[in-house]
Amino acid sequence: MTKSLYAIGGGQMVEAIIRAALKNQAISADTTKVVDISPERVRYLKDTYHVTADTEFQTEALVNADIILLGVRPQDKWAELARQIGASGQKKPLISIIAGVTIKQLQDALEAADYPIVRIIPNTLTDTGFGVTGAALNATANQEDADEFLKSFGKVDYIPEEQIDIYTGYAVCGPNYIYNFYLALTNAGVLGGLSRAQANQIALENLQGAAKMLEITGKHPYELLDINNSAGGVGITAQHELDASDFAAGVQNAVLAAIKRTTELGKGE
Ligand SMILES: NC(=O)C1=CN([C@@H]2O[C@H](COP(=O)(O)OP(=O)(O)OC[C@H]3O[C@@H](n4cnc5c(N)ncnc54)[C@H](OP(=O)(O)O)[C@@H]3O)[C@@H](O)[C@H]2O)C=CC1
Ligand SMILES: O=C(O)[C@@H]1CCC=N1
Repeated sequence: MTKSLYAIGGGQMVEAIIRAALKNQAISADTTKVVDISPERVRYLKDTYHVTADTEFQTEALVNADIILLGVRPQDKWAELARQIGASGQKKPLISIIAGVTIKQLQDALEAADYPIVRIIPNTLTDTGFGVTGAALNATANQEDADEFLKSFGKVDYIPEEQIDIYTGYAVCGPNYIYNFYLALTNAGVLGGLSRAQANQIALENLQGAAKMLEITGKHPYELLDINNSAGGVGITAQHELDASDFAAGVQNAVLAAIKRTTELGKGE
């Protein structure tokens, strides 16, 4: 069933959510309202998605909303916004996408006992049908109130809150690692003498094909590498260079740094 939505903060992530939720009819433009402090952003969201949008937070907008989406940054005045939501007396489910900010912090800022909170970490792959949102609920929140909306912009893993920061650095920043790999690989193709267009097309084929192989065979990558490397041949020569490099540690360090940064952001660091 279509939900009416009040989104607070209309930046990149909220836009990606609204676009997918509208397309999948979990929300409709005439019952979606967005507040963002930037007038340009408000104009853009109105013109592009035909939603109602404003630069001022309005407590009255909470009355007609089935769901509130809190989409400002950890560095923004989220606690003040939460206080106003709590003070409204409305107890509409609050879905927070703010990286690092915990259910306890939100609960304290709301200053309203037993407020239903759904803390999620979505990603920007919302248009693709791929990508996993991590979601943790407090004891007052009902999964059914949010489930259809959450599934309209990605697959959903309901997880213990302790895992949300790991999902943020690993699952949600996930596309970053892939984009970087793609960039490094396509530059190698160009370095080897292919045109940019050829290099891009081949890398995309290989990325999608390799992902499909992992999915349909269920094999460990070591087994698939064995198929791709003949004895004393080309593949194993490339493998030796990768093994001698910081490739694996570089990726792993980046993920661990992203997880650490998520936790720091929640602490206001
Ligand atoms: N981008 C991503 O991949 C993901 C982001 N997130 C989370 O989503 C949130 C938003 O991130 P993202 O979309 O990338 O950031 P953006 O900077 O694109 O969006 C934040 C928006 O909120 C606006 N804003 C700031 N303060 C207020 C306020 N008091 N009232 C209304 N609007 C306000 C900002 O305006 P202005 O720019 O003028 O300050 C901006 O338009 C963050 O908490 C982030 O952790 C979670 C998962 C993934
Ligand atoms: O960069 C960020 O802070 C957001 C949260 C996770 C991914 N993007």
